[in-house]
Amino acid sequence: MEAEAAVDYLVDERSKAQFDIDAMKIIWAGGKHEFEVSDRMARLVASDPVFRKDNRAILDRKELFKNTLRKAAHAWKRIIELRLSEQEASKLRFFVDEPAYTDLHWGMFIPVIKGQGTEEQRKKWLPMAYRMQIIGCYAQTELGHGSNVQGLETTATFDPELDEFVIHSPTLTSSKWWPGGLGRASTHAVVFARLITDGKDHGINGFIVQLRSLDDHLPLPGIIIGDIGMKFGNGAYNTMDNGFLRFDHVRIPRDQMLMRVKQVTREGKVVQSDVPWQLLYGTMVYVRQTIVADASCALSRAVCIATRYSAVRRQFGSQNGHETQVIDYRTQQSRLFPLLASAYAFRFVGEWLKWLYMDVTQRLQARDFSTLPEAHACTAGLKSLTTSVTADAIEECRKLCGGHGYLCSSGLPELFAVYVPACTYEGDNIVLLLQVARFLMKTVSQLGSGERPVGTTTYLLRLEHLLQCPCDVQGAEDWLKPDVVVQLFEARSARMTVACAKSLSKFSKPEDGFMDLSADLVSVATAHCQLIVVSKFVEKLQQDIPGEGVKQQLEALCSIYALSLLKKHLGDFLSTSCITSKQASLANDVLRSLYSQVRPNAIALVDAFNYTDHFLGSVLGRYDGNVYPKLYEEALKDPLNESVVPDGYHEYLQPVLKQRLRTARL
Ligand SMILES: CCCCCCCCCCCCCCCCCCCCC/C=C/C(=O)SCCNC(=O)CCNC(=O)[C@H](O)C(C)(C)COP(=O)(O)OP(=O)(O)OC[C@H]1O[C@@H](n2cnc3c(N)ncnc32)[C@H](O)[C@@H]1OP(=O)(O)O
Ligand SMILES: Cc1cc2nc3c(=O)[nH]c(=O)nc-3n(C[C@H](O)[C@H](O)[C@H](O)COP(=O)(O)OP(=O)(O)OC[C@H]3O[C@@H](n4cnc5c(N)ncnc54)[C@H](O)[C@@H]3O)c2cc1C
Repeated sequence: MEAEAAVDYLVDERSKAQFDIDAMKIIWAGGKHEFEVSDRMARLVASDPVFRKDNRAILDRKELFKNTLRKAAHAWKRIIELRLSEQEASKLRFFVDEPAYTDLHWGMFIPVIKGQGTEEQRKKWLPMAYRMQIIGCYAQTELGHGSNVQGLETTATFDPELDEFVIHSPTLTSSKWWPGGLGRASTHAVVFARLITDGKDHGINGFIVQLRSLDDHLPLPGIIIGDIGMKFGNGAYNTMDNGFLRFDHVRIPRDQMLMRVKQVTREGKVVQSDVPWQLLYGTMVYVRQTIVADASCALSRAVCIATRYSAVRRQFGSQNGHETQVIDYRTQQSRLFPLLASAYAFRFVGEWLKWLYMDVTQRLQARDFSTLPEAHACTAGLKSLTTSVTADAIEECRKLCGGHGYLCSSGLPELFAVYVPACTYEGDNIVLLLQVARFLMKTVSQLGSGERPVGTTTYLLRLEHLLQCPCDVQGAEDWLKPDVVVQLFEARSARMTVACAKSLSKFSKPEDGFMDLSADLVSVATAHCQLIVVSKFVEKLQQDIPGEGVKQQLEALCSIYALSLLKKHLGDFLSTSCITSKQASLANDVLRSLYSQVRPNAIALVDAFNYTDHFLGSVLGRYDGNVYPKLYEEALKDPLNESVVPDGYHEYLQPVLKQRLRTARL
């Protein structure tokens, strides 16, 4: 009976929506074509039994990994059979929803050869990689060195006699450690190592190294290789074979050094090309950009589960003869709706960042390197901001689902375990924010010298105004004006940046200042990145947004995103005198009324993500809201319930119970 009521309840919730949900689905997907591809690939995966994933938490590591190999092979077969485009294949991978060696092959190995190889090298290696005749990974991080790329120890010493490089791991700490796909699957790697010629160290460069035989997959001579072991959570990222790798004087031909940035001639002379050396870090810029797009997916998924369940779950009170839906509690709304708003905000900033990345790539091809520093700062900062928020948000969604959120069948524990390393890989989030702060400090310091800030830092041109402008909010409704909000975020960021720059200038050595003020610098970088997200959301709303009521919903979400940030970082806004406490209190009133506006649309706003039940993998987030019978069904499937009396009863339970009986008789 109760289950039936839950099913009806979500139908009822859906009928409350005040906007055109199909139009919103297209906005979320990024266009009609994108929606069609995504929808088709989601259904394809959901209907294929090989892509089943509900058993991941109970498979042991070996079974889990073998199952991932099977899925990857099957995915590849389907991609070939159905002649899927790159866009379709990557959507298919997304819905398969399982980290695999293929991610590193397609996501890093191929891009690093494309970005850092010469024309000749691309011609030689890419066709084999595209056909998956070789499988590659990205071997940069070492046991003793991750964040500090310039500190890597692996050496690539040129031997002019044989025209070869000798790749070697001189110490334990120089062992490659972490690369995904390395542990078991890869046949090749792009290895980052110190380039040594004629006894001189020329810094870091990438080298293509074959690791395993293409006949029997055995490691080649001089190569010691394996998996680094189990990681956080059951299932989760353990489908990936993160590996270790040591080299004992392994020889490779000279032409396997990636030579777009630096070349080594036959005589052993190092020639620096005219592209900036930072292109050696280019693959990380590419992946950071994809991670930002992915953040909105992970966040929207958690929010979808928590929102649907919050509409099904009832506790206390009385609503038409039932207990109150927990989604109607203001506290639940004030925790959930900012996350819903963040999911949309990250979706739009991810779209913009993709554009920025394409733009910088085209410019680089035309030898215009001017926007590279800004692209680095934006990708680093937004990767850091969106992954930190998303990781925290997944945990918050678990708590929003109460006790049932802690069950694996809620889908949230695994989502969290898979997602949290995003705060560390592709650059630790704090290290990346310090890069943004460095960029901001440099931008401010150059203002006097006539250097014009570009792109996302253009607001610093209005520094004088931003340092003293009062906030234009007189009444509550002013908080809904996008230009008022954007200017406020600009003023906060500008004031914090200038304050930090002033503090820095008091140090005789800038490095000492950066060390001492690093916590403040991180706050400055965060403020700047939040400004970018808010302004990209506002810019999105200035575009043509078709569909009845769609724009109004997005406007409400945009205001919730900005005002909930204001509430969270009130200390920043008040201490920089950007707003008064009266204005802060008005913002809080507006937030409450925005939550009321979103409440009837909440289920439809998460339906717009168009996630299948297969992809969500959550009993709590089921589309039909039929939570309780399914929770019961899932519990019965647990291996512990396979027998009525547990294994081990006779050895370990019965003796204890018998002993208790004897003690009781005494
Ligand atoms: C089962 C299904 C099967 C399906 C089959 C088929 C499917 C097909 C579809 C495929 C889908 C693909 C999916 C793809 C997803 C990809 C998944 C990825 C998973 C992630 C795995 C993780 C990988 C990694 O972690 S790799 C290692 C990453 N490591 C780091 O990030 C290290 C971080 N450290 C650094 O970047 C540097 O050390 C840094 C920047 C911190 C410091 O650098 P520095 O040189 O020592 O010092 P600095 O003085 O600060 O900088 C000098 C100068 O350079 C500028 N700079 C720095 N970085 C950059 C940059 N990147 N670009 C441009 N400029 C940069 C910096 O600003 C300074 O400038 P100036 O101030 O002007 O001097
Ligand atoms: C799941 C996963 C997959 C990965 N895949 C790959 C891969 O495919 N290929 C690859 O090469 N690598 C990979 N990595 C490695 C990853 O890139 C590194 O772990 C990451 O760059 C962080 O470096 P670290 O581990 O050295 O952290 P550390 O730098 O040792 O960080 C430790 C702590 O020190 C702090 N810290 C460090 N430097 C500073 C500083 N300058 N100022 C202030 N605080 C600082 C950090 O904030 C952090 O709190 C992977 C890692 C994980 C977890």
